[in-house]
Order: sequence, then structure tokens, then C-alpha cells
Amino acid sequence: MSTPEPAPAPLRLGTRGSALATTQSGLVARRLEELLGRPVELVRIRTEGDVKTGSLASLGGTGVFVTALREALLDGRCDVAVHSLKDLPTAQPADLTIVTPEREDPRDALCARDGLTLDTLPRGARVGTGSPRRAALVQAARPDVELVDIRGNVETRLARALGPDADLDAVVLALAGLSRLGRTEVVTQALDPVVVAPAPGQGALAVEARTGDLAAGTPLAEAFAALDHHPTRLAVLAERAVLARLEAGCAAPVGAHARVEAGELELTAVVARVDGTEQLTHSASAPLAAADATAQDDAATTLGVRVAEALLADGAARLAPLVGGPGEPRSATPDDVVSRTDVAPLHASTGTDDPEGA
Ligand SMILES: NCc1[nH]cc(CCC(=O)O)c1CC(=O)O
Repeated sequence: MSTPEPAPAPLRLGTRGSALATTQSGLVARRLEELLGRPVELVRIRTEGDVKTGSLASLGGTGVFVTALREALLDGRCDVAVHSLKDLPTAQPADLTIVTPEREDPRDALCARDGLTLDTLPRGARVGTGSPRRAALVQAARPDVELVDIRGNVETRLARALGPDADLDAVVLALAGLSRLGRTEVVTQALDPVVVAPAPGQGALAVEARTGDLAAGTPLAEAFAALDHHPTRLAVLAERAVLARLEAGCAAPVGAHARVEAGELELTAVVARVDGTEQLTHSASAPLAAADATAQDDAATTLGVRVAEALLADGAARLAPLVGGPGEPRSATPDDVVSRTDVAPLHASTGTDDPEGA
């Protein structure tokens, strides 16, 4: 008499409990089930940030969520974790490995009352965002509008502009998050990346596992290879290299947008003064054609470093105090002294692009 094959133990995918996090994790879980032929179960990981109320900036922004998921991976409470790539610190721990599935639209979305756009918002309109980058770039495009610092999950923020008790005319959110949540009907304008440069990595997910579980030839390694989208990886490598070279926490008003176009990787990065009165932009591209995958990865990183160095040479550190080393006092060059009083204070130095988390 033969015993039936035991059902394979499910792969445990750790996730935060927010609507956006569970939606993103669910998408990846279904793809992994297809690729592995094995059930994948979501394991909710509670974090300090989920429990405590109050300003997340004081808890280190969404960094707390990333750290909690990574701890769960490393101590074996889950096998895989899904992050929004833009929330990940630029340094990758060696004992964990990420892959990047094909990214969604990286643009920011204006969600306004009455179908308004950046151009048609009335003078003095109130626009909500928790992101210094979005605040700076929207203010630069529309110096007359009032930027309001807001917190909370996606629905909470949308309600500030669109709910029955709305106190704002518009809010700015990542298009990708709204799209994953099936909420794009609230978007009144996808913002042109030339006007509002997206956060480095915006719209991309990072799927992470223990490096030791990804030995060549294992089912998980093969599934990860299938999940990885090469043009996405190159774009986010370049964008995140800008952030790393600028030594900017993602709370700094830094935008970067890269894409593969006609065999070239094109990158544009922006550093803004947080009050929107001044910004620096630099673009460059790198050919990809002749290189193998590893050489292309190196070319992407080099491109990001080159663009960041051009921005630094143009005075990026003078524009944004969080550029050139988060939390570190800047060296007082004469330039620095002249500009200091003009620089508006920023949020906590180790925050994220949008410190309320998703
Ligand atoms: N920091 C919050 C966060 N992290 C990722 C997303 C959206 C999804 C994405 O950018 O991939 C959001 C919400 C937002 O910025 O509106």
C-alpha cells in the first residue's frame, strides 16, 4: 500500500499588514506559486511602526518596516519578503538577496478634487504630501500653491482631498501604489517625470530571500531568476546609485528616473531645494549593447555615480542639506554660509521619500 505524496510545505512570504503591502505581497505570492508549483502563504509581520502611533519620522520612517521584515527573514519566520524598492536603504546586506520584477509606471499621481491638474489648480490651492521631494518639485512648478505635510496610509491621504471632510484640494501619491490597489480612478493627472522627477526606485518591487537559500539550480533560485526583469534592474541600479553617491537619505528632495531606450540606459536626476526655489538637473546615458549582464549592471551603477557627481559638482550639497551625508553636519564652505539661511529645514535625516509608509 503506497502512502500519498505529502503536500509540499508552503513557502512563507512575510508582509506588512497595510492594504498596499498585502496587495503587493499577494501579487508576488501568486507568481511564486506558479513558478514553484508549491503553495505560498502570507505571514503577517507586525512592526514597531504598525503598533506605535505618532510621527513615523521619529521611528526612522519606513526603515522600521524594512528592518522588521528582514529580521523575520533572517530568524526564519518567513522565507521571502516583498518591499517597495524605493523604501529600501541603498546598502544591501550580503546575507539577503533581492530581485526586481518588471516595474509599474514610476510617475507620481495628482489626485485632486473636481478633475483639477497641476496647471488648473486655483491660486493658493492646498496640496498634501509627506514627501520633501514631491513638495519641492510641486512647489517649483506652482510657486503659488500651499504644500501641506500629510501622513497616513493611501486611503487616509486620499480622503484629505476627496473624502466628505476633505481639507485639501489635492494630494500626490505614487501612481504604482494606486494602480496595484485598483484605485487609479482617483488620479486626475500622472505627473510628467520632467516636472516631478519620481523617487529612485518608485514603482518597483524588491523580492528578497536569504542568500543561502538561492544556491544555483535550486527551485527558489530559478523562480527568482524568472521574476527578475533586467531593464527594471538596470534602471533601479542607476537610480539608487545616484542616491548612494549623494549620500542622501530618501528624505532628501532627490528624484531620479532611468529607462532603457534603444539599447541605451538613460538617466535623469534632480536635486531640489526643499522650498522649490531652486533645483539642479543632470541627464546622461550609457550604451548597453555590447556588454553581458554583469557588465551592464556595472554600467548602470557607474552611470548613476557619474550623474550624482555632476550634481555635486554643480552644488547639490549646498541646495539640499541632506545631500552629502545624512545626519552629518556639512563642512562650512563660504558657499555654505551664504546659503544656510535660505535652506528650509527638512524632515528626519533617515526617513524615506514618503515617511508614513504604505
Ligand atoms: N513610502 C511609501 C510608499 N512606498 C511605496 C509606495 C507606492 C508604490 C511604489 O512606489 O512602488 C508608497 C506610497 C506612495 O508613495 O504613494
